[in-house]
Amino acid sequence: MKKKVLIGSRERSRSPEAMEILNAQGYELIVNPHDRALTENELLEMIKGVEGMIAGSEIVTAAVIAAGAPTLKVIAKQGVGYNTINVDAAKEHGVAVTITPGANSKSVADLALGLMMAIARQIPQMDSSIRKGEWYRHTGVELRGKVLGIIGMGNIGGEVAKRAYGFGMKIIAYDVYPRQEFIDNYGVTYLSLDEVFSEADFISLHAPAMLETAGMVNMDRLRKMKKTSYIINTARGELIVEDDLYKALKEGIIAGAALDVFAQEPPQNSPLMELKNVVFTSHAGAYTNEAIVGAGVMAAEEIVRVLSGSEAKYSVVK
Ligand SMILES: NC(=O)C1=CN([C@@H]2O[C@H](COP(=O)(O)OP(=O)(O)OC[C@H]3O[C@@H](n4cnc5c(N)ncnc54)[C@H](O)[C@@H]3O)[C@@H](O)[C@H]2O)C=CC1
Ligand SMILES: O=C(O)CCC(=O)C(=O)O
Repeated sequence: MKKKVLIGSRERSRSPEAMEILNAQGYELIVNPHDRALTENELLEMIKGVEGMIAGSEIVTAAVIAAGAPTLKVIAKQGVGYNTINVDAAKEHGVAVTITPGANSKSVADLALGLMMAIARQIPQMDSSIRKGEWYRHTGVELRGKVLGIIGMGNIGGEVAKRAYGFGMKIIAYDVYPRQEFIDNYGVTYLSLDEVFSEADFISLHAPAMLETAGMVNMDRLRKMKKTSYIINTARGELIVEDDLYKALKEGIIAGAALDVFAQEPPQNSPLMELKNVVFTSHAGAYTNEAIVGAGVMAAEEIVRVLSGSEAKYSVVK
């Protein structure tokens, strides 16, 4: 009997290269027919009898993993933030969970810099004002000479540092594991979390969503920031207390924000939408042709490894 593999990732994040790798193994592919994340009910049906799964942004709950057991052997996240997968349940049922480190870091870093420039120069605001027939020149600020604070200096944080260094920014960072290569290559100075908040002109978040980071950007930290400073979040919505950010933006405690990720996606009735000093993108950091192919291929290779009896290369189940 053919082994079944569920492709959870939505249509526009599937690469033909990844599908070819799986087809070449003769697997039967059960494919998400939608251009959206699968719901829990859909997953509960589709996971039955499946041995491997490529996961996109859908939430893989304990119930879904239990419904896939005991056939399910591996869930390969096409990405790195595995807070969308219940890893404890996977461990309990002997299911490997893998990620694709580095495959989308350049794309996310490009977007973080893009958002930084968008808020520094008010690019979206000028675009919408021209469309209304106006001709108003916003005066912005240069990135050169400004202090960039990076929270979470891993693969994406490192790529952001590389780009910001090229722009002549001074880079400070907070990470639980400082890395000498970033000090040597981009002159990064590691500081405490509170020092980064008080010294930065721009803060860019790149830490994973976990107990220790949930709500790390709250009113106490926002009050430590300069009134002229900006915050950019391309990590996870859970890192920011959104009500506190709204208050800080509305009351001029900070100058602006750019958000690719939200506590609830898509955001529903968020008061942030009323504000002019915020720029939004739709969790699109990893949505480039290059990252889709890179992460898709890595995820497909993990499925093949595990289903052919080898060890996964990038397992997150300890
Ligand atoms: N917007 C998007 O589309 C995307 C968002 N992401 C998010 O970005 C995050 C980072 O991705 P990568 O850089 O590839 O991961 P990574 O694992 O290479 O880097 C994460 C860094 O955060 C550090 N860290 C861990 N706990 C911390 C804490 N309590 N405080 C500060 N730093 C801490 C780690 O030591 C590590 O250096 C992912 O976990 C994911 O949530 C990732 C890809 C796409
Ligand atoms: O999970 C997603 O929706 C896209 C990719 C991502 O955010 C990640 O790699 O962590």
